[in-house]
Amino acid sequence: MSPTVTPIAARTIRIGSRKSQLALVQTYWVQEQLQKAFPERTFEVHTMSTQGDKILDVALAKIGDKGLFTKELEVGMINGDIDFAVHSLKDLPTHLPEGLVLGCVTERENPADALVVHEQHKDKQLDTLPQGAIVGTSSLRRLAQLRHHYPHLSFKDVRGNLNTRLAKLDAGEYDALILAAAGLQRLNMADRIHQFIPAEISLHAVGQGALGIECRGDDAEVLLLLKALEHKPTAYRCYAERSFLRSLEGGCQVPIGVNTTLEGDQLTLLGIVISLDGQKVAKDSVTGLATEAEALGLELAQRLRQQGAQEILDEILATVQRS
Ligand SMILES: NCc1[nH]cc(CCC(=O)O)c1CC(=O)O
Repeated sequence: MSPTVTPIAARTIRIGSRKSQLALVQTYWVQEQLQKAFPERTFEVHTMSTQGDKILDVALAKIGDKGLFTKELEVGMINGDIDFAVHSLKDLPTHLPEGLVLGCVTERENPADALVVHEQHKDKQLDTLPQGAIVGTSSLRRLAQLRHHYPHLSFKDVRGNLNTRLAKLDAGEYDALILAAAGLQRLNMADRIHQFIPAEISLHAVGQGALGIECRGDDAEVLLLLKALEHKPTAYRCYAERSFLRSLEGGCQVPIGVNTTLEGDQLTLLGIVISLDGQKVAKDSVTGLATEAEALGLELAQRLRQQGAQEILDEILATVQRS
């Protein structure tokens, strides 16, 4: 018989989240999974507005991306107001503030972008949208890659949450939108997905479709709890993607796209850097051990630099700052 020990009350774990509908769905999912894995613990959700939620009238490419959707949550973790934050991994910068780490990457949904069309185009695909059709996207990555393949389409910036964007489409402001399939799926709007955009046409954003959970690097207890939600195959893929992006010093607002596949222990990372007019392209792939994910990302970045990726990125930086 072991002696009876009065347990020390376990600390309540405070989860930080943005207030957007997508952020909340994702955060409550994390809370539920953790609650199932650790029924004796208490997990509370604390919401905060981030800069990215407040500035809705300026193109994302112009505000930049240095933690636009993450900074307030990070300050909360550093101050000890919250214990960890749930992010769409693609919104989490590749350089984290001192003291914070990417503690967990969850299983990825389909990382592809999706075409959503106005009712009048319901019999069309990307290939058959008419000359001059207005395609809404706030991402330079989507813009550049689609312009490369479909120079006859027009591209127009669109901001706001998913519902706002879809309302603008339905009101006729756009003929089609390009959105992350994962966001639509998580919000139970998968029925709006008209076509998954194939990787041959447009590579997705780094980390797209996965959740990234950020926490304090010295919080061993939280790091251990989060391990219950880690999906290793997704994590390897996303580490490679993030290492590639970090090396090119691009944020989520640069025309850098990726695609990863994992077969056994072999990880293949495909990446593109493309000019805004869709004319200059640096594209290549690398394959190697998944456990060497970060090295693969660096190697691919090095290859693309040899194909002129840095010049493409420097030119874009100059254009975006000037306009
Ligand atoms: N940029 C905003 C954002 N951040 C995450 C998602 C969707 C979900 C995901 O990619 O994990 C979206 C919407 C979109 O790009 O359409």
